Amino acid sequence: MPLALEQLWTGNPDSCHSFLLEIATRSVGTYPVATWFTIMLPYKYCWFYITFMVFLHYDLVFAQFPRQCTTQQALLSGECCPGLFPLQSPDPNDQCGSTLGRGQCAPITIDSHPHGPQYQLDGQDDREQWPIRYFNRACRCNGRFYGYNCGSCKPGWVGDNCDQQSVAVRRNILDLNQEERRRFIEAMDLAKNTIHPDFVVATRHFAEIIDPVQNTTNFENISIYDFFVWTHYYSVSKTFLGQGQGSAGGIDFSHEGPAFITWHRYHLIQLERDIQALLQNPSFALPYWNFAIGGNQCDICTDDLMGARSNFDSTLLSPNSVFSQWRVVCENVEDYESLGTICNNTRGSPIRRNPAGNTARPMVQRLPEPEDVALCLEVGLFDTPPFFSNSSESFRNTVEGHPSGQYDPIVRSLHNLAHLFLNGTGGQTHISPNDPMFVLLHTFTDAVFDEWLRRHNVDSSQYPLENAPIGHNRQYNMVPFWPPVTNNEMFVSAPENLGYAYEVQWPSQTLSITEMITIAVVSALVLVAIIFAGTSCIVSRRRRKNEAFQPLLAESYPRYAEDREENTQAV
Ligand SMILES: O=C1C=c2cc(C(=O)O)[nH]c2=CC1=O
Ligand SMILES: [Cu+2]
Repeated sequence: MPLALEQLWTGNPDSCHSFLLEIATRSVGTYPVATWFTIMLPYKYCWFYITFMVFLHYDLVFAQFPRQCTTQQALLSGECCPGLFPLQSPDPNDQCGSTLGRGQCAPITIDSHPHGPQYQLDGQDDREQWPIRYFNRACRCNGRFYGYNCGSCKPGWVGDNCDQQSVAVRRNILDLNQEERRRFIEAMDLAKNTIHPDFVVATRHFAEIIDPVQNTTNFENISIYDFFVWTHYYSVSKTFLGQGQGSAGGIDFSHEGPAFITWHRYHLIQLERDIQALLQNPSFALPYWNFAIGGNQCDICTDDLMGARSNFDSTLLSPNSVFSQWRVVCENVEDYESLGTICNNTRGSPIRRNPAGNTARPMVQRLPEPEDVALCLEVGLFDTPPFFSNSSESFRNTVEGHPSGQYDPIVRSLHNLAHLFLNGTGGQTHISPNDPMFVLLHTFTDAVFDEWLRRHNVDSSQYPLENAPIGHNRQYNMVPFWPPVTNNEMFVSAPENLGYAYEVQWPSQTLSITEMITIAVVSALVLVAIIFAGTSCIVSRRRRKNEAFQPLLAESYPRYAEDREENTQAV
């Protein structure tokens, strides 16, 4: 719901106070002290207080773009280059921290290579050549500075000057102790209930982003976790064809192509960094769920982790889990598609999860096996033409969940199978991140990718430059992230380049059938050779032994008998 700005213009202290209360309620996690002050504030001082709040957090009142860039003026200028004033720079004209040498406003580079044949509606979709429909200039940060206004540091660097290294260690959630589990769940819940301090989301397509009648723009505040859900929804939503004409598929900026890996990698980094900033703890790390354990049990669906099954409704979460209180965003996909709207911050139903409960699809009632991971890690090529869900001998397609590249609408493995196993909110692409299992499922998928990079020692030339589905080419800016970030930038080893590392015990490598046959044949040959050598040895030793008891010359035998006779007589 948009903030009731009209309340302010009445000049009535009551209205002013309720306006402030609305802001405070939405930002209770981000600005707890401000919330407390608001509640305690005598009405007559409301206007002094609002001036103070705007000065402190001037970005709070104005609005997946930085709040400062969602004014009509910014949209019409095509420039999104916010400055660091007043919190970090004393200069009100600062753009991108240029007054402190952190960055400058520069043209955005876009990918101009051809895309694959899946999408044929070029010119229709706001997300093409992202983010050029909205902005053509953004902050370009120097050195290790980073962010929409160059006010933060590149992943892996911290400190006022971004000169201290920091690596967050992502661990198996089952290896966390009780206190670590509690802290992780608390952090997730805080992210679910805290308004994103920097970003807002568009609730209309570009053609309607400015409302000329109301003289406003169509953006909304959203919580940090719901922002994470919204970005996934926006990346997979269909192309709107116009009022009354519905929407068209053939487009997915984050699945069924090479960007599946790089897109979800940045998606997780964004959430991890947002939570690090929220907690003011740069070592906060998202854990992972090793879903490749086979069987039909969800080992982390317990109340101290991701929530047990409810006793009252087997498709809901137990009331003892905080996640049973979470409400889903972006669930009215049919409405968005027919009305030409975009998901907003409205929350609806609770999370549904019914692991292994899909009797209609027995294939998805079992989790992937450890061998599936071991085999996947052995695939030598990152991706293969047509860089889609039917690519064969492709590491990306294998880990995404189309085994051996034989596209089959029924068969799923690894990542896709883990989603479908959840059998509820987490199994439906438009809303899946609403279930926090999504985070842990994807950190594990990302861990497999990082291990694959390490084992195969690849460079970015393995990532397709062109002819991948739209949004999936190497130099494409991933939709809808801001500041613009290419697939290429995520195709690097995490510990050295992205500020996080995984602690994982990988299943031992399995042998291929050819390798097993070769080993069996060689072993059999070696065994035969040993037996032959051993037998020859025994035979020749026996022969030598026998020879030792035989007379050296045939005629000496009577002489030997004579000698024995002589010796006997002597005795
Ligand atoms: O959220 C997702 C849900 C998915 C379901 C499938 C499938 O293979 O049917 N794949 C999915 C990917 C997701 O990201
Ligand atoms: Cu997924």
